[in-house]
Amino acid sequence: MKVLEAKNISKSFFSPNETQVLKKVSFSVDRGEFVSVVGKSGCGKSTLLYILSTMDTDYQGELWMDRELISGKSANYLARIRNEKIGFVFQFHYLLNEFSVLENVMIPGLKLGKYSRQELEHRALEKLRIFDMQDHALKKANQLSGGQKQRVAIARALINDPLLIMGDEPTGNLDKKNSDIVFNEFKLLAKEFKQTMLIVTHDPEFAEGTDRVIEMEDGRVVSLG
Ligand SMILES: Nc1ncnc2c1ncn2[C@@H]1O[C@H](COP(=O)(O)OP(=O)(O)OP(=O)(O)O)[C@@H](O)[C@H]1O
Repeated sequence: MKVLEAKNISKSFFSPNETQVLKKVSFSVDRGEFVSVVGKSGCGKSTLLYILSTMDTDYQGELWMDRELISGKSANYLARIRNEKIGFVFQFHYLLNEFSVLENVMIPGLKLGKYSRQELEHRALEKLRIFDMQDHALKKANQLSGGQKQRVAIARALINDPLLIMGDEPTGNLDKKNSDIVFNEFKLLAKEFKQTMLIVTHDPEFAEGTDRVIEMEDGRVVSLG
C-alpha cells in the first residue's frame, strides 16, 4: 500500500530570478519501506521534503498521503494531518532545554490531544526504551550528548505512532560514532517495527543501508532505486 505519492511535483522560486527547483518529481513510498533521498547540494531535496511534509503548499502537481489527495487542503487540515501522520527528525534536534527528556517526547502528543497525560507519559517512556534512553527520562534535554539528543528526537517523532517518519539530514550534525548509533536506531525502527521512513541524507553510508535510494539531480528524480 502506498503511504505517500508525489505526482509530477514542480516548484519554482521567483526571487532573485525565476528558477525551477523541482521538475515533475514523481515517486511513491510503500508501507514499511525505509527510503533515502540523495543528491548534490542544491538539487532540491529539502524543497521536496518541505512539500511532502505538507509544510509548503505552493507547488504544482499532486501529493497523496494514505490514499488521500493532500494538495489544496486548508492550512488547519494540513496541520492536523502533520501532527497525526508524520513524525519529523531534523538535522538539529530542536529539543526544548528547559523541559525534561520525557516532556520533550510527549509534546507532539499533547498537541494532538488524543491521549491523556498519563497515557502519554507511559507512551513516551515506551518510545525512549526503544533507544535505551529511559534512564535519562527525567534529565533536562541540555544534559544529554548530541547523539543522545538525536535519539530522543526520534523517540519524539514516534509518540503519535506516525504513518511516516520524515528526516532531513538526521545525522548531519553528528560525528561518525554518533551518526552510526543514530543510523542503527533508524535500522531498528525499519526492521523491528516496519516503520515507514523517508530520509534525506548526504551520507552515502546511511543511504546504502536503506531499502531504496532515490537519486535527485537538478530538480529531477534520476533514479527510483
Ligand atoms: N526560498 C528560496 N528562494 C529562492 N531559492 C531557493 C529558496 N530555497 C531554496 N532555493 C534554491 O533552490 C535550490 C534547491 O535548494 P534545496 O535546499 O532544496 O537543495 P538541497 O538539495 O536540499 O541542498 P542541500 O543538500 O545543500 O541542503 C537551490 O538552488 C536553492 O538555492
